[in-house]
Amino acid sequence: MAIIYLKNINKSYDNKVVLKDINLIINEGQLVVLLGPSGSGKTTLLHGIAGMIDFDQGDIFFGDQLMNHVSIDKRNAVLVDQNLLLFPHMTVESNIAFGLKMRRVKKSVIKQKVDELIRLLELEGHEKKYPNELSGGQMQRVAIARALAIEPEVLLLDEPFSKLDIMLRKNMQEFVRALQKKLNITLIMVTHDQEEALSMADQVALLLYGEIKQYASPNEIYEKPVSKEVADFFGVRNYFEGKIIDGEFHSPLGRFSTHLSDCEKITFMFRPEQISFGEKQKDSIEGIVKRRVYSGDKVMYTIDVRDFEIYVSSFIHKDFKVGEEVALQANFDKAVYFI
Ligand SMILES: Nc1ncnc2c1ncn2[C@@H]1O[C@H](COP(=O)(O)OP(=O)(O)OP(=O)(O)O)[C@@H](O)[C@H]1O
Repeated sequence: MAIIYLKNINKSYDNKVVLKDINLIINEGQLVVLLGPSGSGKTTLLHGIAGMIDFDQGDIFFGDQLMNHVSIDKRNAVLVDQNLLLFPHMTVESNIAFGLKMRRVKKSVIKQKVDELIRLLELEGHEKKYPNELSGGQMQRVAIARALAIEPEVLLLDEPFSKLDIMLRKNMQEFVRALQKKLNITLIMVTHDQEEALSMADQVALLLYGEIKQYASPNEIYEKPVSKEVADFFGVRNYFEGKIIDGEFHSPLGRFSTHLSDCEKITFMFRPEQISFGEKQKDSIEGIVKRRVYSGDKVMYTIDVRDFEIYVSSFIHKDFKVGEEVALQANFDKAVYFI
């Protein structure tokens, strides 16, 4: 069931379009990531869902209820952002209980709920501590516990892990993902980190310049980008242009067999890991290693092929030196293409 439905949303600031014709359906119990570079409108969209700002045009529904003019406290969507804003003079317990106290919930019920959240967010032993006595990851979990205490329909997270170091970040990503599935809560998260988005989301909405360019599962958005600009965002660096005549792709790099029908203009797309080193043969592309960048688990090579540069990433057991002649293999029948 759709829990949030955004219909033709538009928003400008000072005559600058920040969100353009946004249409998005978020189903109950899903983890949806709004992904995009800095300034693409992610936070503006999230703030609009939370009720912190009004959109200029369009409708926002929670279920079948129109929320356009429903105030922030009546939306049942809670936002946790990177600033956390825990109350410094309150203990962990009191921070988590805050929203329930404000709603005048009975003391015994508050205690039960807080105990449950302490267990769930693995904060046992920290109940009486103040925020300045906690680590970044613990603070993060207290902020999420506080948000969950009022049992929101939707949890909104804005770059929640951006201030954490890499190891803690990975732990929190896994933790939040598992928690979301356990509680079956609808979660919308903003990030600019593609790895974070792909590893956590059920659905990814890629925002570029205020527009949703693709809304799909992590697998689909990575494997089957609908356009070059989506592919570019996920790091595609090899595009081969040409035409197809009688089952052969003709390009400046040579001719390659393909199952596709004749066409005047086609662009094949290859990620660096989709091209491999091999022996010289009929369909191979021959070139010379121009650059070699080592990054721990793999090496990124730039190969000079006539006037082109081809990027190939390879595990380190295949080690080539700058200046060495190499032969590359690319499977055009498995590649994504744009016509
Ligand atoms: N209150 C505001 N007044 C004027 N311009 C704003 C306001 N809020 C956001 N903007 C502009 O809207 C655009 C989108 O901002 P937004 O914060 O939504 O992007 P973002 O994708 O979340 O970026 P980041 O990842 O850097 O936070 C930016 O150009 C920003 O300068």
